[in-house]
Amino acid sequence: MTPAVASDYSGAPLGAPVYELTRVSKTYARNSVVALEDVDLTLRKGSFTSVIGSSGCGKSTLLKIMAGLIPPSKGRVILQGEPVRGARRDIGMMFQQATLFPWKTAVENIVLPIEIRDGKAAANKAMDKAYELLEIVGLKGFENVYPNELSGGMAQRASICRMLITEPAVLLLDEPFSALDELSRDMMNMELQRICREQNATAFLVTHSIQEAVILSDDIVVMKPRPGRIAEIVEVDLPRPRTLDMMTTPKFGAIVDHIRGQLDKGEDM
Ligand SMILES: Nc1ncnc2c1ncn2[C@@H]1O[C@H](COP(=O)(O)OP(=O)(O)OP(=O)(O)O)[C@@H](O)[C@H]1O
Repeated sequence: MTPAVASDYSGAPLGAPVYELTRVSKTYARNSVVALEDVDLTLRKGSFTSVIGSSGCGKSTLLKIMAGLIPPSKGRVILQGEPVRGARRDIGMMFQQATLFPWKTAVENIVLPIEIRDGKAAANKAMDKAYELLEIVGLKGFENVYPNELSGGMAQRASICRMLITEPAVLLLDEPFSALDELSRDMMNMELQRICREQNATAFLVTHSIQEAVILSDDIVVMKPRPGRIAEIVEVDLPRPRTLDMMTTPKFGAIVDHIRGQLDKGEDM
């Protein structure tokens, strides 16, 4: 049976522009740091895009602007045809650390965004969907446990469910698995790929790992610092679904080497 959550979130056809950033710049007034300069970027429905670059090149600033958490100094950010001017329902976010509330069970944590947005009755209605999502991420049987009984990987799986329950049009991911050991991280990345494919999700990932970017992405935005800007957008034409053993292929190695070269160039600037 196809799970009810496998709907096409935004309704936009695959490949249609979902996010459109035009000449986005950000100067922090406090210290006059030009964190971003003239960033043009389009994310298409169902695509997976990663952003990579050395520390301080503006990745988090870009993500925060896309999420509506901070405004750009200049430029336009359009999501599903509407300018982003603040937090939005159609944006799902996930961070490095799972931010589950310790006094709520896994399933209660997952319906929490619905409870905050639409009230207790709506949250109760969403319970079935939360159970379904937990099953999708392999947490069947853990619905009623508290976060302190979950491993780091399990807590991040629950966080994925919490992000998905509101059916966001776009998933903004800020190094979601970087606190996990390498093996768990690889597994979670494959899980993330599967979920994104099932849901036709449009995803944008900030990462420091070139390998992670290559195995997951359709496009990799390589940034360079001072001021933060796009050096190159690298298309990854490895077939889907991606598998971990692709990481040993010459083609994968060549893409990784190319990106590393670009990052080294950025460092020299
Ligand atoms: N709130 C702020 N006020 C002033 N300057 C800031 C602020 N946030 C970031 N910056 C500066 O803007 C630049 C870009 O920072 P940002 O955090 O976006 O980079 P990043 O690529 O995400 O770095 P990292 O990989 O280390 O997380 C840096 O020079 C940083 O010092």
